[in-house]
Amino acid sequence: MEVFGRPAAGSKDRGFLIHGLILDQWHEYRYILLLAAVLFGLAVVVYFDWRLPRERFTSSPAVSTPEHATAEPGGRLDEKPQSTTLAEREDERSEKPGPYENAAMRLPFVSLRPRPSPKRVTGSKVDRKPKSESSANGRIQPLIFFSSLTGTTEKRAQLFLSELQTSLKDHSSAVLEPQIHDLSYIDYDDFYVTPPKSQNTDQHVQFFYLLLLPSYNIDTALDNFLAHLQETHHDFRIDTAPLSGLAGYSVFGFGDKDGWGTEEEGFCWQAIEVDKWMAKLTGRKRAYPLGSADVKSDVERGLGEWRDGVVKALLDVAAHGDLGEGVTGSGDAVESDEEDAEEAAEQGTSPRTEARRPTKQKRPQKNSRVDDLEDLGRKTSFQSMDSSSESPSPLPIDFNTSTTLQATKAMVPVSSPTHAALTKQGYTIIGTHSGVKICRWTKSALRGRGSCYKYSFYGIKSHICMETTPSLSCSNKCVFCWRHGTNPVGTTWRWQVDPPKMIFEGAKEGHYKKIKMMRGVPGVRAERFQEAMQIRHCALSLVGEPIFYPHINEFVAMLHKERISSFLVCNAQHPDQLAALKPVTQLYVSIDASNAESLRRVDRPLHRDYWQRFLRCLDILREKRFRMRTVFRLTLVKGFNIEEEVEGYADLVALGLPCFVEIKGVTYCGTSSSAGAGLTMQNVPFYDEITTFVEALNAALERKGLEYGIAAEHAHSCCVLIASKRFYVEQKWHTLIDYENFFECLKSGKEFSPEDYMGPPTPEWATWGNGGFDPADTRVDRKGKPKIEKVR
Ligand SMILES: Cc1cc2nc3c(=O)[nH]c(=O)nc-3n(C[C@H](O)[C@H](O)[C@H](O)COP(=O)(O)O)c2cc1C
Ligand code: SF4
Repeated sequence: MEVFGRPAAGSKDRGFLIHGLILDQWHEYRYILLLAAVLFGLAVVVYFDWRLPRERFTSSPAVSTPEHATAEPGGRLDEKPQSTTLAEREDERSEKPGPYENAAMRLPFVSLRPRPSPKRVTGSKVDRKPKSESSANGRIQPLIFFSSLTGTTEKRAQLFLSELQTSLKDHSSAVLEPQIHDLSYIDYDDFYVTPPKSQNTDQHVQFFYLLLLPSYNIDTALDNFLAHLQETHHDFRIDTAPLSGLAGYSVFGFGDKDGWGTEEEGFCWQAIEVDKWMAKLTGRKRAYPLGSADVKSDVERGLGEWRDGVVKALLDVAAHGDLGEGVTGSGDAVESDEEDAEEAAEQGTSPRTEARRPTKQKRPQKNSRVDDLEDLGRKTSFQSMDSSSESPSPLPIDFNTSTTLQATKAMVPVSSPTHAALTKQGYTIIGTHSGVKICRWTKSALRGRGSCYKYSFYGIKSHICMETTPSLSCSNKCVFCWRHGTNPVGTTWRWQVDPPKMIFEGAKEGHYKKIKMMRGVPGVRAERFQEAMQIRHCALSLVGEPIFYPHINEFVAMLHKERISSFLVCNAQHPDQLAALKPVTQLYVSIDASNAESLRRVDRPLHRDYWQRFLRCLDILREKRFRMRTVFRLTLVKGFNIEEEVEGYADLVALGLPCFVEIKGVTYCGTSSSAGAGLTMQNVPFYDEITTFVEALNAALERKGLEYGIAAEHAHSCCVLIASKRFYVEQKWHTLIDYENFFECLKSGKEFSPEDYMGPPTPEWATWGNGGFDPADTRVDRKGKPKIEKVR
């Protein structure tokens, strides 16, 4: 018999046989057996290791549940529900587990209570023991950032700053004095690419960002900010979370529930967007939930509650050196998933366009049916007007890059508050982005009470002048502009483009309609009324930036074809468009300051390279000075751009060599927006102050060897004209324009210069020292009583 291949033996050999058999078996199966033994050993180790901590855990009473945290007096972050925060409302709606439930789930043997429904997030967190002094020996630097268009958020942010200072004054060893920044003025690269560097090299300082933001469905500086956040996150050269070095951040949004009732309808949508991008850039360092308030109802309460929560979060970070676990938004898996999913959905879209408007904005808003019908009616009436237009349908154009955009929208939709506000102020909105309005001088001239300075300087009668703009949008937020909060602002043209013919016809229609309404006004002179029914001049300066409009050359050509002269005022922020501009009767650039810092304060430009743009525009103006009449318009604002700037202005004149320099005092309109921009009556210069400045500027130009002189004045509107000696002929100033010659020059198709349409001598009454009021008119005071003209 063979056993496993060996011959069978007697009983003596049986022991060997068995032994040999075992050995054979061992050799055959030793690896399997050894493996089984190791696995068993491991299982035993794991079992005992598991048993011990479990017993320790279950014996502890200290694990916080949401209920604990809420009821616990002195709970670390918050003791009461914070139902005002958007993130919480989001959670309340959601079926997903909240942060505390998640925190609990991460601890394997904590008993989970049934989830209350609807769930309320309290914003409180698991108590932590303060770290040792050495591990938390850095200090926290809170930085408040705000954005404000009409000034309310700015005021609230300032108040918030002082309240925060009060709340933190007893903790100065851990938290540094909070600082505040206007998002419109900071360099994003200093704060929103990497955290700033602390000046204090002795101590480790971590920054804590608090952002107070309104929302706007029109273009504001916040769009740039959002685009920057998004671009930074997507920039392949930068870490996707370059702000993870921050100690934390939190956002608070201001919105208006009257117009934007819910988040779906756009309530606080920009704060929501910023909060989302900050979460990505900081690697989920939301230290306190996004708060929000309706500016018409609960703003004090909402902001107060958020402030209390933020203070606790700040102190907590200061004490522990980090956000810890369980703070809403600090890294909770559910939230991260949500944001990542959104991000994934965004892949492949242009960061810029995506950041501009949330998808929510595209959803139909309240009254959308009515709006659509109104739009339809409006379109029909303009389409019929526009039958001759070569481009009847709206053209989607990116103004800066000339690339075609997919999505287009109206700049000023009929349903928008902007439309309502502008209409209320007397503007007639034409199409989707243009406006026309008759100014007070037109009314005044109709009644024989005087024209504006353009009549004294250039011979334009105000009653035959139309003031219009093909772009209600602007890229500045000048302190003296009374249209803040009503005109849209933006650096690029991203709206649908109405054809020039439609705008031209719409402007004339709107203008004549307003003139006709003057028919019954006491004092309107019949002959002037008759003359006014034929527009002779167009001031492209109403509001916004006319060269923003992509078809500005075609529009101006239409004016000229009907022998309507054109004065175009631009804000010196769009050099490419300025360079491409064809001749206008008179081309202006606004010179609102003499240096970069002052310009930033006065014009509050949206372009970050505003000064370079400004200087380029002056270069272009210099090149154009022999092809059209070029003008610097200085608007003097006391406390902003007068004091010690004379030499600087003279340098700019040397750079641009304009044909004329118009200097006028700012007009104060007493609106909350001017007040919000820090403007009061104190900032309005007296005429004496204007004339003193003009004399100083004239002397500075002379010192520089520049051939200029003070040519004319219009004391009534606080305006003085300095002119190049090119217009001083035979001992007389010739600031007036020969309009007929201008049109003939244009018709000839040949190159021509400003001298070719220089008019007769400036009337004596308009020249420097004579006041500038036409003796044929009657000067009246505010009550319409005849006024005695004071001559200096
Ligand atoms: C033209 C305009 C558009 C607005 N758009 C929105 C909006 O989309 N969502 C919102 O919640 N609030 C909107 N608001 C309300 C403002 O956010 C709110 O009035 C805020 O307090 C303005 O702050 P600020 O004046 O300090 O810039 C809008 C207000 C205006 C005048
Ligand atoms: S450039 Fe004109 S329209 Fe634009 S903000 Fe300044 S003053 Fe207003």
